[in-house]
Parts: sequence; C-alpha cells; structure tokens
Amino acid sequence: MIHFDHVTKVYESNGTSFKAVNDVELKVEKGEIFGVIGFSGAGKSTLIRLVNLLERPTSGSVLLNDRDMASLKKSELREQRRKIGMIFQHFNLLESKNVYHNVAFPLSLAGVPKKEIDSRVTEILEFVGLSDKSTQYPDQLSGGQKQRVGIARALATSPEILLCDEATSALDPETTKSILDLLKRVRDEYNITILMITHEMNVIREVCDQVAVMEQGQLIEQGTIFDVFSNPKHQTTKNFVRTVMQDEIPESILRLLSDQERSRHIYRITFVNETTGEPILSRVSKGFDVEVNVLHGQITELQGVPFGNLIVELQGEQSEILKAIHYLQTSVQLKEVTAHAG
Ligand SMILES: Nc1ncnc2c1ncn2[C@@H]1O[C@H](COP(=O)(O)OP(=O)(O)OP(=O)(O)O)[C@@H](O)[C@H]1O
Repeated sequence: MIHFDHVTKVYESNGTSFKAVNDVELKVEKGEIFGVIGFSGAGKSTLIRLVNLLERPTSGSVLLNDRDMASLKKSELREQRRKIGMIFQHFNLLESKNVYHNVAFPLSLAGVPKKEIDSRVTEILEFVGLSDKSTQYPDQLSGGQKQRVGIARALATSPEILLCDEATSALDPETTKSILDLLKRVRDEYNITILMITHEMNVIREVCDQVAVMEQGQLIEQGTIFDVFSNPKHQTTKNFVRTVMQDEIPESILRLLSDQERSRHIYRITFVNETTGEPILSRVSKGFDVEVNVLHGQITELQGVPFGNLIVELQGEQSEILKAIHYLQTSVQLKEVTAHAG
C-alpha cells in the first residue's frame, strides 16, 4: 500500500546538507494502523510529508499501490493527493468558516456538486459525532471537537490513506483516548490505512498494529506492537517502552537485595498471552511449601492480549523454592533479580 523504498531526504541550507531521513525502508499494508515514534528532530514530520510529496525524496522512492509518487504528472498527482487525507497537531482549520464549510471545503475545491457535498458532509459529521455543531465556528469548539472536524475534513474526499501528524499531542489524556477510538473506527468502518507519527508511546500502544522507531533519520527497530513492547531490542526503544510499561525494579527492592542478596529469592515473572489469566501464583503457593510475595509489577493489554511483569519474592526452604521455580519455568518467563542485574 505505502512503500518507502530506501528513501533518503537531504535538506540543504546555508551551504550545509543534513540527512533528515536516511535510507528508510518501510511497508505499510492496506487497512493497517502504523505508528512511527521518535524524539523531536528524528525526522518523523519529514517522513510523513514524503507520502503526499509535500517533500520530495532526494533518493529512493515512495510508492503508493506500487506507483512512484515522484513519477506522476501534475494532474495525476492532484488525483493521488485526493486519496490521502491528513490531520495535524494544531488542527489547521479555517477560522472564518463554520464546521460544515470546513468539512465541505476539499469537496468544493474538487468541484463536487452542491447536493453531493451536502449529503457527504452530513454523513461524515454524523460519523465523527458533530452533527449538532455544523454551524459553529472553530473558536467555539474544544480541542477534541476541533480534531474531529479535522478528521471529518480529511475523510470528506473518501481517501484510502490517512496521515496523522502528532494528531493527539495537543490534547488531554481523556480526549486523546476518544480521538484514538475514532481513528480505530475510521480504519474499521472505512478500511482506511493510517500512518501516524508521534512521540508518545501510549498512543502507539493504544491504537497501532505496527510500530517503527525513528532516530536521527533512520528506522532503528520495527515490528508488531506485541513484539516491540514485549521484547524491545534497541536502547531507545527500551526507553520508549518504559514510559508506558513499568518494568524497572524500584530502588527499594534493589536496596533490599544489596543488603541481603544471598538470603532473598526475588524473581521477575513475565506473563505473555494466555498465561496472564491463569492463577499460576496461587498454584505455586498451594502446590509447594513456599509463600509468594508480590513486590511490584504491572499487567496491561497489547492489542487485546494481556502482557506484563511481576516482581515476586519466594519464601521457604531452599528445596521447595527450587521445585516452585522449576514449575514456574514450564509456563512463564522467569528471571532472577539481583542487585546488579535488575
Ligand atoms: N526545510 C528544512 N530545511 C532544513 N532542515 C530541516 C527542514 N525541515 C526539517 N529540517 C531538519 O530535519 C530534522 C528532522 O526534522 P523533522 O521535523 O522531520 O523531525 P521530527 O521528528 O518531526 O521532529 P518534531 O517532532 O520536532 O517536528 C531536524 O533536525 C530539522 O531541523
């Protein structure tokens, strides 16, 4: 659907050149919600602007449905751009036009007859939940409502692709959640492919199927949400995952260990998939002469699949602890926590 085929973008300014996007190879499949995460300056905005040719690649190509965007004639490019909607962090609405006319604007530009515009705008305003706001102006709306108008406007021309440039970064957490839910409906009900860029890992966790991590113009890691969150490889990815998944050992536990490492049996249990719902810890307590003391942890959901970590202490005779460990290892990932290794 969208293929970045070894794309590089170099900016030239004041006699120096700067690689904002460096040899990016990325494929986004039809109907997928794909998130690109990175810190400020990583090259995300440049990357997303290459899709609708707001930026031209210096080398490599961006292919949409196997067609190289840079090879299109002007009229073909206009036609292609109509298939790509875009929403922005600061909404970019026309302040002098009301909600109805903001959404109708791209249709008017495309020369769509007034009657058709009317039925399309009515339908799309209902979809985003703003039917009762059609005569209001942007400055009468909340941030969440403005972004709903932005989404309605982007959907007006029935695009195949929706590009989201930090679409929830200006919104509070609750409004962010409602906008992300709306984006899921955009994909589910209209089968639109969504490419979003963000610096917030909770956005990626909430809504994306696939994620790529960008740093200094390069993609340093990519995969399904589940794979990247449960097994991040690059240090930057680990840091991003840590912002939403508490997996660090708290200081208090590390202190406990450094004082009495030999006498404590503290383990990190990683729950994946179906094991999360099972009463494994109570089975250990009942089956062996050990007590299980949960010290720290978090279980969450990734794409509807439970996932998480618990830090537990096992107390009892050495031989019983060994048996309990053996049992645990048959169904979960288990790693001893030491003062140094965490
Ligand atoms: N038109 C331009 N000319 C020169 N350099 C540019 C231009 N646009 C962006 N850059 C540089 O390219 C790098 C990547 O910028 P870009 O905006 O793509 O990153 P980003 O990850 O989206 O960051 P942010 O979230 O801060 O926008 C930055 O160092 C930026 O200064």
